[in-house]
Amino acid sequence: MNILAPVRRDRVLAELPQCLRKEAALHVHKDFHPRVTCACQEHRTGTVGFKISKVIVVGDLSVGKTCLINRFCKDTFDKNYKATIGVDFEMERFEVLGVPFSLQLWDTAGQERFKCIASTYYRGAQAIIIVFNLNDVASLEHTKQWLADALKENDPSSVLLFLVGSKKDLSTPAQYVLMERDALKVAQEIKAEYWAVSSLTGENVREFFFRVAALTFEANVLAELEKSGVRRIGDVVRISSNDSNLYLTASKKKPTCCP
Ligand SMILES: Nc1nc2c(ncn2[C@@H]2O[C@H](COP(=O)(O)OP(=O)(O)OP(=O)(O)O)[C@@H](O)[C@H]2O)c(=O)[nH]1
Ligand SMILES: [Mg+2]
Repeated sequence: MNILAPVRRDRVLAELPQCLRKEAALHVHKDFHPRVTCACQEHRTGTVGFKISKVIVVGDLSVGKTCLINRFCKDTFDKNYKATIGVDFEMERFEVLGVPFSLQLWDTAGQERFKCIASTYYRGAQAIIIVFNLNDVASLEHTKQWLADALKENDPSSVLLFLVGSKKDLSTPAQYVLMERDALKVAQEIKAEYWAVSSLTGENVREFFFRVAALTFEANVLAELEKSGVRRIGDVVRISSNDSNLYLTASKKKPTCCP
């Protein structure tokens, strides 16, 4: 029985969504990794289609984390501030290159008094989204601390990082240019991909989450291929009582398009 909701038509990704700024991107390739495209065509994505990838959203209080998630997941915007108490989460189902893929978006509290509850949910994230307010330089300065806290519970070598400036509708173009310059510097230092969004107007919100889904999916498939590279489906397993190593594998068939 499939208890997951079906994938909405507007959550289908057939191509790799592009980054916002080439200077601060996780990668700037135009297409998905060729091994990923090939594995999807040949239905060799293993367990990726059944997995739920955890994404955590952190940042100062009132920077707009909840509004960002709500704009994407529910297409709503609330102008009244209601602090998140502890954590909350939303599930989003995508289809990437024909493969179902789910993200669990964890919305955490920015308020100091709820921080210790929220931080217990940081573990096991595949992507970390650090949000700051484009109109509040202190919230950008605090992003490094948010990242340090989130990385205490996660493997820094495998987690994908996104630095997101919020409330773009409130900046004048001149203010935005200045803030973006500083934000790009921080993004480069922490090796995060930079985005600027507005949950009020919806600017870049969909593009951003599609990019998160695509890059998380790509990383998952590559990890799955790496794992299965040790022994592929279709390998012959010979068992010999004289061998100390019982599992001697011989490849029956070469893959058709992947190295
Ligand atoms: N103008 C504008 N206001 C925004 C935007 N995003 C959020 N806000 C407002 O900013 C306030 C805080 O938004 P939230 O999304 O609740 O902030 P949060 O980061 O979740 O706050 P905590 O849960 O306390 O950590 C609310 O009054 C929102 O209406 C935006 O893109 N533009
Ligand atoms: Mg909130």
